[in-house]
Amino acid sequence: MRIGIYGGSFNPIHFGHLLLAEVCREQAKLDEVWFMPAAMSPHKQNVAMTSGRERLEMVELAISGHPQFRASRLEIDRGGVSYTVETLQALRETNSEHEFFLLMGADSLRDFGTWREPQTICQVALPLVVARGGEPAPSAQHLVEILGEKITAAIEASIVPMPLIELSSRELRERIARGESIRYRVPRAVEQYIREHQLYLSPRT
Ligand SMILES: Nc1ncnc2c1ncn2[C@@H]1O[C@H](COP(=O)(O)OP(=O)(O)OP(=O)(O)O)[C@@H](O)[C@H]1O
Ligand SMILES: O=C(O)c1ccc[n+]([C@@H]2O[C@H](COP(=O)([O-])O)[C@@H](O)[C@H]2O)c1
Repeated sequence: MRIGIYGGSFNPIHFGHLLLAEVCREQAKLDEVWFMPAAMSPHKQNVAMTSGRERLEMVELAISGHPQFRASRLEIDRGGVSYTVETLQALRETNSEHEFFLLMGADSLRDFGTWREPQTICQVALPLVVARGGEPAPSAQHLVEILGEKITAAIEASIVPMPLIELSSRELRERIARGESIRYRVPRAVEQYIREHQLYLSPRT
């Protein structure tokens, strides 16, 4: 099967994340997308984070009913800093029959060269990068020295177009802390979960 791995903090998951996964699934003809909430994203180590269990539960609620979307608890269970290379190597060992792709937004591609072992990552899973509507198609040329021409060209050839969805988890956390509505920005079940669990009421969570 062709499997898309979609890692993120998902703090909380929103419709931008869900649409990104859906456009990648459709365009790259993925059989499944596995959402992979990070225990701790390497670049967000100093950010106060809602518990992994709660972020995972929100992902599960958000994707419920989509037959090709799954949530993985691999990084949450591993704990510590969630290096993507470790996750992909673990997946490769236990799922040698699958072809993996790594879903990401253009902002993640920009700093991909600072990730741990980007070359090894690309050997296991080709990055599938989403280009947000209204922005020029992202270039991977800044990675050519690290990844080589072949992989760089393959990344650029598989860029996935997506309508611009002006949403970020940070903006949602700020809206909740200010007592503003997040309706129609996250799935209804996620909105209810956030309310019931009293998440993000303080601006620093
Ligand atoms: N609205 C969006 N449209 C397209 N891609 C997005 C959107 N929001 C997030 N992404 C992509 O999803 C991936 C995971 O994002 P992450 O969980 O960090 O969400 P975020 O909303 O950017 O969070 P935060 O605001 O807390 O930094 C990243 O590759 C990011 O580029
Ligand atoms: O492995 C790395 O070095 C690395 C560096 C930065 C980000 N990532 C992964 O990229 C995904 C999105 O990260 P973030 O910081 O936007 O939440 C998440 O799954 C992180 O684990 C991974």
